[in-house]
Amino acid sequence: MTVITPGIDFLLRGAFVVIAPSVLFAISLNYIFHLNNIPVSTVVIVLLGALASPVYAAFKIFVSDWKERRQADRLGARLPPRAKGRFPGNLDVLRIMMQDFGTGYIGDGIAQLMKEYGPIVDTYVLWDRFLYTTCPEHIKAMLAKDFTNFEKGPEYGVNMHSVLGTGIFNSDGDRWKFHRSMTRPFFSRDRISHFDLFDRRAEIVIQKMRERSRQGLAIDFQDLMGRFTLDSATEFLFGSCVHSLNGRLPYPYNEQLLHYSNSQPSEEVADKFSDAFLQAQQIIGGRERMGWTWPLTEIWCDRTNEHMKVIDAFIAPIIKGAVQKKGLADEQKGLTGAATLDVEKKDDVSDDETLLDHLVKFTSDPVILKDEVLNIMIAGRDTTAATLTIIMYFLSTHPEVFVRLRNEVIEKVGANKRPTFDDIRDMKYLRAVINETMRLYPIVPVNMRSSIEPTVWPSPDPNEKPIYIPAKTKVGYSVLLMQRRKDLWGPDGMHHSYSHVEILLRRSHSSGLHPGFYPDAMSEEFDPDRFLDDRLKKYLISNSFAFLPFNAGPRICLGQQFAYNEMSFMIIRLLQDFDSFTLDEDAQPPETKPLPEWRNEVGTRKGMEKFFPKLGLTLYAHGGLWIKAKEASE
Ligand code: HEM
Repeated sequence: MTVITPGIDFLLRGAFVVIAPSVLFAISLNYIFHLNNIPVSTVVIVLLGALASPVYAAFKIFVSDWKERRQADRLGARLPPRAKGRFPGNLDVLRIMMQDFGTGYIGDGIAQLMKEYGPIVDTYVLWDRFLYTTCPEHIKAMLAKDFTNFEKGPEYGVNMHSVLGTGIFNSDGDRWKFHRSMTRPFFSRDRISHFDLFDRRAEIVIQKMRERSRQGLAIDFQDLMGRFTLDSATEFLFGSCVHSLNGRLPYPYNEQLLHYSNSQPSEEVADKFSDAFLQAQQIIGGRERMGWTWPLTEIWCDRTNEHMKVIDAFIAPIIKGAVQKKGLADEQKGLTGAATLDVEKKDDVSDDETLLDHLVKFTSDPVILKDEVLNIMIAGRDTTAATLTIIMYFLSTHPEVFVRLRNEVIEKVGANKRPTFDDIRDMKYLRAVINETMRLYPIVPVNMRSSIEPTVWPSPDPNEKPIYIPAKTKVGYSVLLMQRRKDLWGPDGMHHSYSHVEILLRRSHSSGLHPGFYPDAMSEEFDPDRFLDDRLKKYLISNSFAFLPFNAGPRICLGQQFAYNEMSFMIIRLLQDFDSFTLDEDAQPPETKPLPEWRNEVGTRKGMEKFFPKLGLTLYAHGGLWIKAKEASE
């Protein structure tokens, strides 16, 4: 059992790196002075030794910078523009970026840097190269064209390891290939049977919403969707549902006393599991943002430990059961060892098989099985729940979109019928609403890769030299900012059912500012028609890497079709049963509301938002999304 915490490990390694050059230098000096009979006091030797480490580090940085500039020159390229902060090590730049994740609006820090330096910038925090880009051509290079030259990287692996282990999400190279090829067959077919699974859970969701609606109270839709996707995922992955939908749902903060106190931690297994799952993801998400300094916040313990114990306690017996079941089945067939793998058609997946049933055909190693199942749960659960939540946010704040979508549901599926895969494929407006939500709020808003060998990327400004990317460079890419770029998505309002002037008036009305304050048209308006009218061809089809909510290339999301099906199914069911949704801002805990000063930024998403988008490992609505639903009269 390991007793060294991430913090202690970091300090020990750091101490070695910092102290070793100083000690070596001091010993050498002492020896040289002694050899030449030069009398020097120990204090001077110690001081000179202490200076050795920073001087050596500065020299190393200088030499590597110089080499890289020369290499860039030789290739007719340039290094990416570097942010010039006011504090040493660009600590003020770091502060701006961290503010985003605490009290700020998502992406603001990077956007601010990009306004000054352009769509690719080196933040150079603590003298460490860390680029950010929002250029489709750079992202395309990392994810597709030059895929083998970019990896998630060892640093990402260490940050995530205590939760993700070495599962598909957290592996590179051959290990990733092994995970991907083992898991892919499970997702590659039309698994119509999932619709049964969605239907059973959707029924409970609707019943819960009806109950709340009859009490005249708001419901936290994000919490509800978290339960819906947790129950669906646990049944789909392990064949063992946690039944979180049967647990106690939270009441609006201003109604709690009448019902029960939300502050009491629930003892239900599902709630404990769900909470541990959330906390563990929040912690590793935070590590990722803090960069290499995160171990300093975990000096006394690995903060994920207690949460992983809860998760393991739930998953371990399920995995053990699946391995035993497979062993028994093999025994009955008289198969042992490698023979089992030869005889089985591993790529064949029967309709009633869970992911775990499928994986035990490849391995009985409980660690690999746990990592894989947990990775897929993390990849698939909160992503879908949060996207559904933000779709609901847009439906409850855009009645014209709601009405149009509901008409499509009633026309294509009917008021009661269970939707089929063919129905969903036919519903163009539904797909446009989902896509437009994911354009404005991709659930993985920022991601990263690390270069292996040096490479050259095109310059965003064709009049400038291309950009040299040295080996081992970390590159963050913000899909959220890219998907809002006006040059890639066109201005708002031009094709909208409102005239441009009406939009300006609506904005000025909500902000209290004169329309003239609105500086320019932006691609920040929620407008599903972007995915239907001539803008689709003009902007998206001609530049498909401008829309990447599911990533692209060989590591594209494995669950993309599953997610579209699950989200479409849920939305259709909801729109069949309810004929209006409204955002209940009074039910929102006050400390989780968008900050009043955001409203000064008229015409931007930040200025118009009525929920607080925040980033854990993925994006979510801070404090939940409280809505009131009205039952349909039919
Ligand atoms: C709206 C819902 C979803 C969104 C927006 C989404 C988005 C993404 C993104 C951006 C990635 C790339 C991450 C990276 O490479 O760093 C990814 C990977 C992945 N997703 Fe999804 N996802 C969603 C739902 C799902 C679902 C439902 C499942 C499975 C049930 C799933 C399974 C996976 C897996 C296994 C990977 C890793 C692929 C690999 O590395 O080869 N996702 N997803």
